[in-house]
Formats: sequence, structure tokens, C-alpha cells
Amino acid sequence: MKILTAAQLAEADQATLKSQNISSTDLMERVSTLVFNKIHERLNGAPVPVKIFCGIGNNGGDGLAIARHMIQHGYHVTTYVTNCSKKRSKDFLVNYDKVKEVTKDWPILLDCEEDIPEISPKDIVIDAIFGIGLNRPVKGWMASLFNRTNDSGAFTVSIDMPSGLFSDTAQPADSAVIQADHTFTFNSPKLSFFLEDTGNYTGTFEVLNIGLDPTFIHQADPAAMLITRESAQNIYRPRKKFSHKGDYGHVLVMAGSKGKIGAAVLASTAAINSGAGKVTAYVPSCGNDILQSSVPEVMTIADSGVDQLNDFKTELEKYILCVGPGIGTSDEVVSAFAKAIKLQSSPVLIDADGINILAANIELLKDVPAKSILTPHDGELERLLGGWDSSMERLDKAREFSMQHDVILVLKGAHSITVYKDHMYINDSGNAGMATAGSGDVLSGIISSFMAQSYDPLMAAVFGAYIHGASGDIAAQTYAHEGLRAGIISNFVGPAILQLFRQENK
Ligand SMILES: NC(=O)C1=CN([C@@H]2O[C@H](COP(=O)(O)OP(=O)(O)OC[C@H]3O[C@@H](n4cnc5c(N)ncnc54)[C@H](O)[C@@H]3O)[C@@H](O)[C@H]2O)[C@H](O)CC1
Ligand SMILES: [K+]
Repeated sequence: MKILTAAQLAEADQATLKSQNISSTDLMERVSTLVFNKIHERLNGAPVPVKIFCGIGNNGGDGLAIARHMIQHGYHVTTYVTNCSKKRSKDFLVNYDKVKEVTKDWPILLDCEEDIPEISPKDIVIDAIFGIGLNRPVKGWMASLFNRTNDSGAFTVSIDMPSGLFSDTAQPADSAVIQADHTFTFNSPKLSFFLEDTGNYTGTFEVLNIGLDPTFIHQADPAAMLITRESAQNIYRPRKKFSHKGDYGHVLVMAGSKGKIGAAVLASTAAINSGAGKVTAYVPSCGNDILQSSVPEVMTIADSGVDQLNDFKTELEKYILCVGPGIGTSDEVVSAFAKAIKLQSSPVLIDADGINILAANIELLKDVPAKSILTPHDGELERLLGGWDSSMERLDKAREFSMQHDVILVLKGAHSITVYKDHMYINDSGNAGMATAGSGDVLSGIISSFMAQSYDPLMAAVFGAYIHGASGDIAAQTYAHEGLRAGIISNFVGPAILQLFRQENK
């Protein structure tokens, strides 16, 4: 699913009016009727007090139209207008008049701190103050209104966006934001819904298809793609009947050190579980027997280093290198890592200490083949890029780094984001149970496995991140979040692939 920017959505709005030969008032009526139906389905006529707060732009227009529908259906609605500017939009004004026609009274105008009404925990609040037109932080008495709403305990439903939340630019620290319990968002979710510092404001969110011009949407170059089950289905490459293991690649997992051989076990098990034709673990010699007895399908090459890697020697000719989990960062390891990277001509996957080594020896990046994949968690990313003030800045810096070094970054988090140059792919699978030791090693194994199976590296990263999350989601149904271990996630790769095509989940 495409995630469009506020500017693109405003353009889509205009394209829709033209192609469907409708007025903006008609589109607002369509949108507000859709939202009303959703609310009506849930409230089912309940006589709860509903307070609808409307801004003076089109988000406010939506709110006024929703208010009218609710009043006409007998709901107990009080409608407020945050009267913060004289620049009322045309469709706000149309709907302002239409509410009056129904109630015979104008909505209550709020102009200052003293006008802010009491809000009871028993109220339902509908927040239609600002949507995608927000262009500056919310301060002053409006911030007080937002804070009162947030502190009230009232169930709060936001229209299109929680008011005060920016859709695709950095969230200023001093801006008040409505904390919604549920958000009805139009056409597509906004980028800020998926970021750590802003993603909680929406509560649960629901995307409503408001029938914007499909040609415009099809042609729009998205700010980011949301990778859902449907997207993953389209990336999946079925196997050929007449094929053999040589067709599905060979992953060489260079990982582990004394006390962290488990990282090598997890990454190589995940690689074989995800369909690589062959997997070899390249480990310090202390790990050789551990690997052999814990995962018989994986071959091993023991390095001359006993407790940690200190060289890189292999007879293998063709393989995909997956390097980094649990290797440490000592000088010996750095030289082994540097040697291994230098020998590669096709994209590699670098994780964990491999990223730490790159961050501390940035000159090694020149030997990393183009379109290689780095899978940092935030600590590793910070070492690589320096810090950031907001999640948006984190993305900006990641895009710049990707552009500069021609590498793919998988930024791990609740919604892992794969960044390649100016394209972003936001993962929509996974759960908080996956925040557990070794989960990243499993991800490295999965992605490198798909690379070995000839997925384009970018698609291997995007698909691998989805399958990793989906495996965790299926595993959590049996193990709960708390019971998930990385090795368990890895065992559910097969069920996650099956789930892509199960009919009942459509
Ligand atoms: N294409 C669609 O998705 C459709 C969206 N609809 C709804 O319209 C809004 C966007 O409306 P717009 O008029 O462009 O902007 P807003 O209503 O969000 O607000 C603009 C209004 O507010 C002023 N303003 C901005 N920031 C502040 C601030 N911090 N303090 C005070 N005032 C501020 C600004 O100057 C404007 O006057 C979208 O979200 C949907 O809800 C349509 O209904 C249909 C199609
Ligand atoms: K809103």
C-alpha cells in the first residue's frame, strides 16, 4: 500500500474532483458519510454524550458533516468550532450552514482558554480540528484544549489524523497532539503513524478507502510503501518443479565467538529454514562442534581462531555472505571481517558487530559491494550515522547514507523500515514478543537466504523483514509474546510462507 504525503493527498483530492466531475463538497459528504457509518455501526444509537471538535479547514468540515449525520440519527451531539483563524475553508462554511439547518443553532465557538468545555470520561470526543493541513505546532489555548481532552479519559476518535500530528515532517517537540483511541484515516495511513516517537498518537487506526482517483494513486511516487501480506505475496517467488539445491544458493554465515556461538546457530538455522539450497557456518573453531550437533543441515568451516575469528579462508566459490552476528570487534575480528568483505563481488548482508566494525572503520565501506544490506538496530544505527532528534531525521539520515554508499538499510524496530536511496518500505508484520535476544540474528539468516535464492537484494530485505515478522506473529499465537524465543521465530518461517496464500485470511 502506498503511503502518500500530505501534499500528494491534496493533489489526489484535486485529481479526484476533476476525474469524477464532483465538487469538493460532494467529496466531503462522501468521506463524512463513510466515517459516520463506521461510528454508527459501533455506537448503534447509544445515547452517549458526543463532543465533536472542529477546526476551520476541511478537517473541521468533515467534523461538521459527521456532526450533522449523527444529530440526524438521534445522537446526543455537542459541536464546537475552534475559532483560531478567520480563514475558514469553503467546505467548512458549507457544512457550518448545514449543521445550523438541522439544529437551528450555530455550533459553539471556542476562542480562548476560558471557552474550553469540561470533558467527562463518559464523553466520546470526535477530533476534527486539524488533518493533513497542519502547518505549524499547536500552542496556546488550543494546546490546553488538546491536553484537557487527553487527560479527560474520554474515548477519542480522530478524523484523518490525530490533530497536532504532522504527517510526513519531523514532529516539533513543543507541539500539542491529540492522543486518539482510534483514528479513521483517509486513503492511506500517514508516515508518522509508523514511527516510534509519533506512532502511538493514533491509537488503533483504520484506513478508509474514500474513492480517490485510482489513476492518480497508481501513478503517484510514494513517500513509502507499507508492506502488507498482499505486498509480500507479490514478492514471493515459487520454486520450479525441475530444480535442485544448487538453484537456491549457498549462504555463508560468518558469525559467533566464544559465548556467542548461538548467534551463528540462529542465523544459519534461519537461513536453512528459509529455503537456501545450502548453508555453511564460518565460525571460530570453538563453535564447530556446537554447530554440527545443533543443526545437522548446516555445514561448517572452522576458522583458525579458537575463541574468535581471526582470518577468512574458504574454498567455496559462490555464496552469499552473511556476516556479523556475535563476532565481536577486536582487531583480529576486524581484519578477518575486512578480508571477507574485500573478497566479495556480489551483495552481502552485514549485521550486528559487522555494523559496529563498519561504524568504527568507515573506510571499509568502500569494499562493501553495491546493494549490500545492513540490518542495524537503533544502537548500531546511531554508531553508524550519529544521533538524530526525531524519527523523521533518522529516516533522512538513513536515506542519505544509503544514497552515499549504495547500500540497503533495514532499520529494525516495531515497524522495521527498509531504506534504499529515497525509497522506504515499512514492514507491517511482527509483534513486541520479537524484542528478544537473537531475533536480529534470525532476521539476518532469513534475508541472506532470500538473497541466495536470487531475490533482488532490496526485495530480499523487504520480503525477509515481512516473513520474519509474520513468523513471530504466528509463533505468538502459540507461545504468547513472552514465550517467544528467537529460535522459535525461525521455526515458523514455513508457516509464515504458507499463510501468505491461505484463503481464509484474505
Ligand atoms: N484528499 C483527502 O484525503 C481529503 C481530505 N479531506 C479532509 O481535509 C483535511 C485537510 O484539510 P485542509 O483544509 O487542507 O487542512 P486542515 O483542516 O487540516 O487545517 C488547515 C487549517 O488549519 C490552519 N492551521 C494549520 N496548523 C495550525 C496550527 N498549528 N494552529 C492553528 N491553525 C493551524 C491552516 O492555516 C488552515 O487554515 C484532511 O485531513 C481531511 O480531513 C476532505 O474532506 C476530502 C478529501
Ligand atoms: K483530526
